[in-house]
Amino acid sequence: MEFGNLIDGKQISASIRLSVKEDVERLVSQGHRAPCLAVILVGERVDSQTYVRNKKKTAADLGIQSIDKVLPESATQQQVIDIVRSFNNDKDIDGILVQLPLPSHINEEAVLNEIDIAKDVDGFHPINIGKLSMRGRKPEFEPCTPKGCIELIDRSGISIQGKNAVVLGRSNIVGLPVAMMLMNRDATVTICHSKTKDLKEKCREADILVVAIGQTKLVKKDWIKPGAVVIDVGMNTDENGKLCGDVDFNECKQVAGHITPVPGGVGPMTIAMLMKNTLTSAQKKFCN
Ligand SMILES: Nc1nc2c(c(=O)[nH]1)N[C@@H](CN(C=O)c1ccc(C(=O)N[C@@H](CCC(=O)O)C(=O)O)cc1)CN2
Ligand SMILES: [Mg+2]
Repeated sequence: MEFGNLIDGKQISASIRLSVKEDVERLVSQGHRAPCLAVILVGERVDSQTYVRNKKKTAADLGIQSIDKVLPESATQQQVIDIVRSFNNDKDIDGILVQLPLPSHINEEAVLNEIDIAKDVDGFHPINIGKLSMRGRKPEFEPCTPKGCIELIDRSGISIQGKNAVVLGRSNIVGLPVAMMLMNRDATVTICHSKTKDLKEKCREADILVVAIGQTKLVKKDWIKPGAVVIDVGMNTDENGKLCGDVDFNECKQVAGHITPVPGGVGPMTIAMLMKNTLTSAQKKFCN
């Protein structure tokens, strides 16, 4: 570790995967079948193919079964929906995910609406997001990247209650749900986006800053309150073609109390949380 305030997502996700593996082994030793994840990939995007491959490999490493359905870019929305429905009806499948983004001719909302909320291990179904956003309600599953952000904060021994949390970005996958999750943990939450005025000043008020805005190294040292927790969800390429975040890590690490790197911060948590949600889905079925 290069300095004391690094939040090491590689290490934390490895320990989560290990505990999922042990829980899967326990489930199977009790006579239940292994949890099973079904993945739908439409089109030939290289990044999506890599994520799906990594999800299947991680599942196999943890003793989780996976099946996948790969469709060509030309697939119709109805074909995708028909597959989702067949997975919904298969009692041996615990989790279903549709890799995003979908090709532009397919309506993402129409497809995600079809996933059985009890198998929605990505947590993207509007009912699950709706429940996440309502007081006193609990979704079946929380989305994986936001859940990974919260887990990184918790496992670093940082308390969330009463803190000023600022979220940069309002996407359905990250910004919006992570803001709801921080609010559910009693943080005072401000959501900022491309039209927010005085962005830097807003960020400087944050005890916890979560950045998911998709702009290379936007957040600089003088945007950070000294000692703040900085969680970088960005995945961009820098001027040398290297993967980097939305936060200028080398600058901001000098003032942050805790900070995640890119790569090796939030990214590895996404798949670890997916595995955890898939296990939870099977446990709900077998252990209740
Ligand atoms: N159905 C879904 N689609 C997408 C999701 C999702 O959670 N569900 N999230 C992203 C892509 N994604 C998983 O699908 C994902 C992104 C990044 C990583 C990751 O481990 N990143 C590493 C770097 C990897 C690299 O070197 O390229 C890191 O940050 O350290 C995992 C999963 C959009 N689509
Ligand atoms: Mg990362």
